Amino acid sequence: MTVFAAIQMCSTADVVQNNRTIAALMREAAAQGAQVVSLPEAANILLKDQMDYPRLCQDEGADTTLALCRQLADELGIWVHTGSLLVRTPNGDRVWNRSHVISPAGQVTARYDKIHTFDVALGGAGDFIESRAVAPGEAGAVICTAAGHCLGLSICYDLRFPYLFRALAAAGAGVLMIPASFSPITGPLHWETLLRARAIETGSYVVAAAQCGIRDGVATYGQSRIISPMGEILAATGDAPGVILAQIDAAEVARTRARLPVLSQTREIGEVTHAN
Ligand SMILES: O=C(O)CNC(=O)[C@H](CS)NC(=O)CCC(=O)C(=O)O
Repeated sequence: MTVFAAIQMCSTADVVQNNRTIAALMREAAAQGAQVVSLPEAANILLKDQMDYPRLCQDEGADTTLALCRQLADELGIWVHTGSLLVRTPNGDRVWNRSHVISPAGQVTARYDKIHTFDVALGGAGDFIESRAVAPGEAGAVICTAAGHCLGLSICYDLRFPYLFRALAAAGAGVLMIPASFSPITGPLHWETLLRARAIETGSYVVAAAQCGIRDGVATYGQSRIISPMGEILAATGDAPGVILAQIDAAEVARTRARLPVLSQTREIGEVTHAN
């Protein structure tokens, strides 16, 4: 059994303030017994105008939030999943929306760059073309081992693409990490339903740390969740910053997949017949 924590926060344009919040909530999570702690998407910086990210973000090597997370992992003896940090690409014209997994020795043991950028036309504040500022990841899907569990990495809008989670689970992931900065337009109808669907259809735990609140007029949905392989809500936040924790048991993943062996019953669909 391993205690996982999800931290909900309201990141702003002020990196120093975000780092203070991360340190306080990470210490609180560790004090409550957390062994693996996840931050939300855009933990280091969240801006009103995404075109400012390339200018205001750092290269990964100079990112102070990553340095802080490495230091806290080492000091507290915990695994840290950074949710995501926005870090400048080498040519500096865009950023990567990047997750890091950090060992209790403070070493980065895995990286994942968001594959599916939030390029949508929901109308009004819901018109968004994330790829103008964020370069989609090229390396593909990533799993890694942390605290004896196999984590499958994803970020926010990736949630809508079930083939990613099926691939992660088929490759061995039993805990799906889904940090987010979800839209309040889609959140009420889609967020928890999609999180539970990803858990249920792959027989995996889901750890979903979220951004909440309003900064500079930008609203995020909150409602962090930790969900069991059967789809039960094990822990939930509301709309305010804070920490939630849940026990995660690798044997429960195996038991659920033995009861509902959907991962091993996949069929190749191939061509679809138009029957009339
Ligand atoms: O760039 C930032 O400021 C931080 N990142 C985000 O807010 C990202 C990209 S805009 N948000 C999402 O992917 C929301 C997905 C979503 O809400 C949905 O799928 O409905």
